[in-house]
Amino acid sequence: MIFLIGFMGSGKSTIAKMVSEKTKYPYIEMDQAIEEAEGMKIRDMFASKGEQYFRDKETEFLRHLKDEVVLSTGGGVILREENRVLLQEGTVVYLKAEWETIVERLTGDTDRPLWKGEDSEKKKRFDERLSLYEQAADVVIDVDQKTPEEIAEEVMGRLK
Ligand SMILES: Nc1ncnc2c1ncn2[C@@H]1O[C@H](COP(=O)(O)OP(=O)(O)O)[C@@H](O)[C@H]1O
Ligand SMILES: O=C(O)C1=C[C@@H](OP(=O)(O)O)[C@@H](O)[C@H](O)C1
Ligand SMILES: [Mg+2]
Repeated sequence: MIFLIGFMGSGKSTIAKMVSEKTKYPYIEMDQAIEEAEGMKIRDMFASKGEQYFRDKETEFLRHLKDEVVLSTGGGVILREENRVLLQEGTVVYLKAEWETIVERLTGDTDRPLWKGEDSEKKKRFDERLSLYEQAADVVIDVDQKTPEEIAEEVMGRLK
């Protein structure tokens, strides 16, 4: 299993699809799998059931994952220790982006419930998570100023 981790906007979903094509392992989007299982958009789940409910669904999803897949995780998957342990079942690839890259990519995004509020609040969330991504990662890939194709190729090279 190949797990892509990183902050919102780091490119997990984009790169996971490309790595799936290159490896022939099926691509799974964890957010989408949870949305389908719950019959509800992540944004609505956060609003009506709360963040912890969504976090429980993330953990349940990881507990039941068995197949060889390329999984695009949600940016907050590293928050729980149990999740970080479960991720060790596969190769964890951290797509590491500078704050400026994230802002550039997510300006105007209204889909992500935790991408909201003051810049300082978002930056604080980013800073607080950095060490958790590093801790969980088997492979770290810098994604700033690279095309998706370059990043996907770099991931492939590092999987060997
Ligand atoms: N290497 C890249 N260069 C430029 N834009 C990118 C790159 N990777 C992703 N993007 C864009 O950034 C946004 C966030 O990417 P996405 O794959 O959804 O990230 P994540 O799943 O980590 O939140 C999307 O609009 C995507 O097209
Ligand atoms: O960082 C987070 O806590 C989250 C990131 C989202 O996924 P992306 O990283 O694909 O945006 C999604 O799982 C949810 O909105 C929470
Ligand atoms: Mg995504």
